[in-house]
Amino acid sequence: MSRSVPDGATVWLTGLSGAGKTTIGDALVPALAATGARAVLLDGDRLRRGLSRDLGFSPADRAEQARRTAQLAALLAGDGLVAVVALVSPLRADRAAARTAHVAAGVPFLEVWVRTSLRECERRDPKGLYARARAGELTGLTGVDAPYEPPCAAELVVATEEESAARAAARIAQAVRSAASSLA
Ligand SMILES: Nc1ncnc2c1ncn2[C@@H]1O[C@H](COP(=O)(O)OS(=O)(=O)O)[C@@H](OP(=O)(O)O)[C@H]1O
Ligand SMILES: Nc1ncnc2c1ncn2[C@@H]1O[C@H](COP(=O)(O)OP(=O)(O)O)[C@@H](O)[C@H]1O
Repeated sequence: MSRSVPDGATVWLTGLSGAGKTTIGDALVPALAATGARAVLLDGDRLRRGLSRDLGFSPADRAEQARRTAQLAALLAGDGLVAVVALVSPLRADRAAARTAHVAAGVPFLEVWVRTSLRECERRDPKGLYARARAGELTGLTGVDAPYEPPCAAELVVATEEESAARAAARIAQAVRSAASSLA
C-alpha cells in the first residue's frame, strides 16, 4: 500500500560552512509540511548553543556532535517526524555512524551532500569565518585547515552554484516521500 503522507525519516545535510545547509533546511521544512509531514530542523550552529555547548571542533568533539544529533534525529524520526539535520559533519566515519544508528532503528536515512566549492563558500562567507581564518584569527575551519571528506554514496547531491535552494528543497521532499513509500 502506498501512502501520500511520509512517515518518519532523517535528511542529513552535510557540507562546508556557507555551503547552504541552513538555507536549504529552512526551505525544506515547509516543503515537507506541504506534503503532510511534520518536520523539524536540527542545525549544528543552533545545537551548539545548547545541547552541544560543551563541544568544540576537535575530531572527537565533531564525532560527538554527530553522534548526539543522530540519536536525537533517530528518536524524532522513529516517532514519525522528518528530522532535517544541517551539520558540517566533515568525516565519512561520523556520517556512516549516523546512518548505522538509523538502520538499527529501522528509520530511512537520506544523506544529502550540499556541494559548494570552497571558493564560493569563501565568497559568500555569511559569518565572516573564512576571513577570520585567512587572517589567522581562527584555526581548524573545515575546508581551510581541517578536512572535509566528500560523501561517496550520498542519496542526493545539491550543487548550489547551479540549483536554487527552493528547487533543491522540492527535490529532497520528493525523495523523502519515495523513501517512506518504499517502506510502506
Ligand atoms: N572550525 C570550525 N569548523 C567548522 N564550523 C565552525 C568552526 N568554527 C565555528 N564554526 C561554526 O560552527 C558551525 C558548524 O557546526 P557543526 O556542528 O555543524 O560542525 S561539525 O559537524 O561538528 O563539524 C558552522 O555553521 P555553518 O556555517 O552553518 O556550517 C560555523 O558557523
Ligand atoms: N542555491 C543555494 N542554496 C543555498 N544557499 C544559497 C544558494 N545560493 C546562494 N546561497 C546563499 O549561501 C549562503 C549559505 O549560508 P548558510 O545556509 O548559512 O550555509 P551553511 O548552513 O551551510 O553554513 C546564504 O547566504 C544563501 O542565501
